[in-house]
Amino acid sequence: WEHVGSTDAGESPVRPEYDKWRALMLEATSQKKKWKSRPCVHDRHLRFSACEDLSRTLLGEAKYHEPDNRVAFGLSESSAKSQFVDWGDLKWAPEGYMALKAAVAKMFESEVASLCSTENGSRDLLGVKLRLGWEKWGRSGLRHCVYPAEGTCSSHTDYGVVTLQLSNGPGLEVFAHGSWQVLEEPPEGGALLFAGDMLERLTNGQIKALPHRVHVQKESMEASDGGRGTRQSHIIFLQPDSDTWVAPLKPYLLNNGNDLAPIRYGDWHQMKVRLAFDGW
Ligand SMILES: O=C(O)CCC(=O)C(=O)O
Ligand SMILES: [Fe+2]
Repeated sequence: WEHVGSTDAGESPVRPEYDKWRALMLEATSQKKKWKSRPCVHDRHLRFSACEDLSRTLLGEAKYHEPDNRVAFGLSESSAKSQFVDWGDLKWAPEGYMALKAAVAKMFESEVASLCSTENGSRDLLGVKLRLGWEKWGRSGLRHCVYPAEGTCSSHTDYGVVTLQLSNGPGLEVFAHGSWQVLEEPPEGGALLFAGDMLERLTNGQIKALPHRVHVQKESMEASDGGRGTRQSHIIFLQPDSDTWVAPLKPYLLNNGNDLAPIRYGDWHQMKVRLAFDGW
């Protein structure tokens, strides 16, 4: 676990606005008229969904669509950045996202800088864009989830490069060293950073995207959210621009015909989203 500051080291640790998100969840589910009358909701800049099925991103579209038992808010980079969105009294949502995303991008870029120093070729390649400081991480986004007791999120890997996860209660399980493991909760102000599909591609399969899932035990709910019966998680997905091509970085290439093929991030993203939401 590492502490994450929203800007430079030394600042106070980030804590998601759990109370505000919880109030918003109650509005979206029981004051639907008020929720839908918000311009940012009407124009789909702040989304609310209850029908995602992440298991289909692993098992494919033949699987019967059975949504996970949770609700989630979604906010994309382009909406958070746009000058033209009327957020009303919800400005804290895009502002919180932008600060945290900037911190994750900075952390990731400094970690991989030395691995990208010899990247050359097309200026659409992630390695080249990172070397030149040109990657904007334009498909990044925020997901804020609220789980009931016995809430679930089925097993999957995240689409992007890395994911930063903060939560206010236990329930996250990861597949590591050949078995599912229940993660210890981070200390106050701590967060979890893990690999997604694009880090697996950048490293030519050496760093595997982390399979993970959520199962909220009934008993653990007393501890979460001050005993109010919801587990919340706050997740930043660091995802490249749509037109960025992701290929193994030079230090990971084998040049024996087994190197992973480059893919355009927008195509990958579209494919995973379609599987998770198709028909709903
Ligand atoms: O709620 C969590 O802790 C994880 C959720 C998750 O993995 C996701 O939404 O991609
Ligand atoms: Fe995930």
